[in-house]
Amino acid sequence: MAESLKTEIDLSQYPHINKGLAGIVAFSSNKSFIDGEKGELIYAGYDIDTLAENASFEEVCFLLWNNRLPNQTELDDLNTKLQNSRELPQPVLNYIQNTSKNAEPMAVLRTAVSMLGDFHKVEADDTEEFRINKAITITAKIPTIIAAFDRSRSGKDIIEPLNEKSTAFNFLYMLNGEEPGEEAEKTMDLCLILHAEHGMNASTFTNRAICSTESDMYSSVTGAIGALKGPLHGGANQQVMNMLLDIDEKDADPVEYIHQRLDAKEKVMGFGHRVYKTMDPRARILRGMSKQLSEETGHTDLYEWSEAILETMKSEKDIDPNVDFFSATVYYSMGIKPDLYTCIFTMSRVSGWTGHYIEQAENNRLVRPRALYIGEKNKEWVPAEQR
Ligand SMILES: CC(=O)SCCNC(=O)CCNC(=O)[C@H](O)C(C)(C)COP(=O)(O)OP(=O)(O)OC[C@H]1O[C@@H](n2cnc3c(N)ncnc32)[C@H](O)[C@@H]1OP(=O)(O)O
Ligand SMILES: O=C([O-])CC(=O)C(=O)O
Repeated sequence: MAESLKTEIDLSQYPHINKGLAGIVAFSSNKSFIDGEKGELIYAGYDIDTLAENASFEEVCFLLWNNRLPNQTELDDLNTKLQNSRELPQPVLNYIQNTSKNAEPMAVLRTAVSMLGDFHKVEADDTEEFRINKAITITAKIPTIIAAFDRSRSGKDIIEPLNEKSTAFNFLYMLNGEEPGEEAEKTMDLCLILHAEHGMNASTFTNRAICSTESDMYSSVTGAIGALKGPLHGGANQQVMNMLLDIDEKDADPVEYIHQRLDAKEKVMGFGHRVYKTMDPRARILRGMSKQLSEETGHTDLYEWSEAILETMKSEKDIDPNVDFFSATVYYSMGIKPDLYTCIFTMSRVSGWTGHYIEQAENNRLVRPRALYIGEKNKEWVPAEQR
């Protein structure tokens, strides 16, 4: 009988074993640069602070799809295309209205985006223009899906998208049933800019891996949504809000609450990052927004607790907040339900994913790493009835 062996592993066959692919450079990209030591973020050449101050989300989309900013005619053209692509095919609307009212919004979004692929002509994605048009279509329809599901599950009429105005304006209009003010539109637009792109994060990696098999853009965005949904990635913003609401409900002291979590070896959502070793520059911007909005809307307690949590995490663990920490209170101050926060992240990040898809498709190689086999070998077959 052959001997079962578990320990004889030839490590020379696996030169780059790295759990979580930490530090592995798998692609080259023009989309973004992160300096994790300094806390810097650049989208296709432009510092995040410059974009936050000057750009619109639509300009950022153009930048991520073309690696350059649009001129006015190109921007007007993109805006028109996005505005004219917002409506959903009727079967997708039917699905949104008929699915469980208790479904997770991110799960509904994932399924609806997958369904959208059934209504786009299946052609070879062989030109950049074709791919950009597909990116426009998907980006334009995601806000409609989110707002339609939220209204439908709340027993409210679904509001048809406008074929004018910005992505931020139209989303808030479809969600709330009334036109947003200038400040609300600006805040949402800024949130979309800040979440658009972030290097080889887990969802972008997933999206590029799917693209690398020469699969279509709907499949890669669907897969990326699945990856973003997890609480270690984009799903953390919702968990941050749940934590703050839990503190409120229990009338707990936020510092004590965090100590208890850390003592129990639990992670505190919205903190830590694989790349940043200092404050995430997006968290820095969102922190200011959170302060201002919480004062304007009478939620200063939530902001103050956030600051107390930040100080505790810094002094106890030397861990800084990431993008998901202060975005939670920003959305809460805007009256948005916590389980929509990761959907709003998706609304923005789809621009980065599709930009990466276009880049990957233009210079593709199948993504296919290896796994170190640590199981047994040479096991003897035993028929089922004898096991
Ligand atoms: C948009 C985004 O995706 S941003 C990230 C959103 N995710 C979160 O906020 C979830 C909470 N954070 C985390 O889980 C992690 O910091 C991650 C997943 C973001 C990064 O993970 P990794 O780079 O793999 O770091 P890892 O999880 O190994 O953490 C390293 C150490 O810091 C600790 N640590 C990291 N983040 C946290 C946290 N949020 N709370 C408490 N401890 C933490 C870990 O326990 C670990 O400690 P140890 O070495 O004593 O075991
Ligand atoms: O870069 C990451 O790993 C996660 C992140 O902050 C993002 O995707 O925005």
